[in-house]
Amino acid sequence: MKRTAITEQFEAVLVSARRLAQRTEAEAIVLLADLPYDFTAVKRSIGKSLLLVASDKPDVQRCAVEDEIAMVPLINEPETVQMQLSQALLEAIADDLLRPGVKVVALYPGFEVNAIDTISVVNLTEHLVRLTARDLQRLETQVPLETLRMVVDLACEIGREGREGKPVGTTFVVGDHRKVLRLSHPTIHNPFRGYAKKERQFRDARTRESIKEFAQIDCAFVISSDGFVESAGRYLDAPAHGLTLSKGLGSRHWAAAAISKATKGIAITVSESTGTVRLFQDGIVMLRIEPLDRAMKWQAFEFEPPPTTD
Ligand SMILES: Nc1ncnc2c1ncn2[C@@H]1O[C@H](COP(=O)(O)OP(=O)(O)OP(=O)(O)O)[C@@H](O)[C@H]1O
Repeated sequence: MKRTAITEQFEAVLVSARRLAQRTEAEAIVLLADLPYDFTAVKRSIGKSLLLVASDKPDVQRCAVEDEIAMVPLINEPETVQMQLSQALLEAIADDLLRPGVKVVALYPGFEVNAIDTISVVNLTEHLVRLTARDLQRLETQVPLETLRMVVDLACEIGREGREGKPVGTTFVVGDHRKVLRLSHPTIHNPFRGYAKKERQFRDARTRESIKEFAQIDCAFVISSDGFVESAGRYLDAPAHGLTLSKGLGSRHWAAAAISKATKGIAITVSESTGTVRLFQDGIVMLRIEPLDRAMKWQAFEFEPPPTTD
């Protein structure tokens, strides 16, 4: 398969990444690749560090496998670079390629499509806490991982971006939806009522856009385990006794913990005050994702060229 040449700039980035990985004792260099590079050459440039290639492009994935480089396949969706990076780190941990708590150096096209122009040192302790492959596998037995990932991704987006500049908090309860509906009551008319199933699919970008809009009205979304939005604006009524949660978590998080204890559903909260996403199962926090930088919207960067002199 034809490979994309490694430009001088990319080579310089790789050499810097190698040094940075050594200095910071990073466990791996994660390359978010949109193009089928010669990954053996990339590997040579970064020296002893472990190389992970993450991509949603089938040809890039094939080349990485061909070059015998550890590869993290991403879901092919129009995501921000930061979302893709988060997804790559999550998947890498889930696949036991990375351990939570380590540092990695990430290389990605931060500003220009198709150019590896950005390096970050990502501390997985800050980024993903208490997530282990075993946790994810255990979760998978209850709700399909695919549905969970979609919901967690959207929750992270809401936590990071809010809506129209304002922070937004919300809750999703995924799976066991009939029982969740029985243990909750509506606070508004269900905006998804009357829509055919295929118009309530979580994987549909329009549905996710509506969810972001309705997230502002607060309370909880109820999602079936096969990925359909059943209801929005539900107040969760499950009793919270017998639960213990970290100090500082308020009623939203207690309600999420309680519903996850009383049903087989997984509750995912977005904190309005911090943007942190938490995933509850059986009354306890199984996963916490911090917003890497709440104020930063990676694709909002616009370069304004200097005025020309002529
Ligand atoms: N039982 C419940 N079911 C659904 N949503 C709830 C429930 N209780 C509280 N909430 C939501 O949580 C919001 C209040 O959150 P509060 O600040 O008390 O909690 P918190 O856990 O500290 O959350 P945050 O970190 O977002 O501030 C309410 O506006 C409400 O929408």
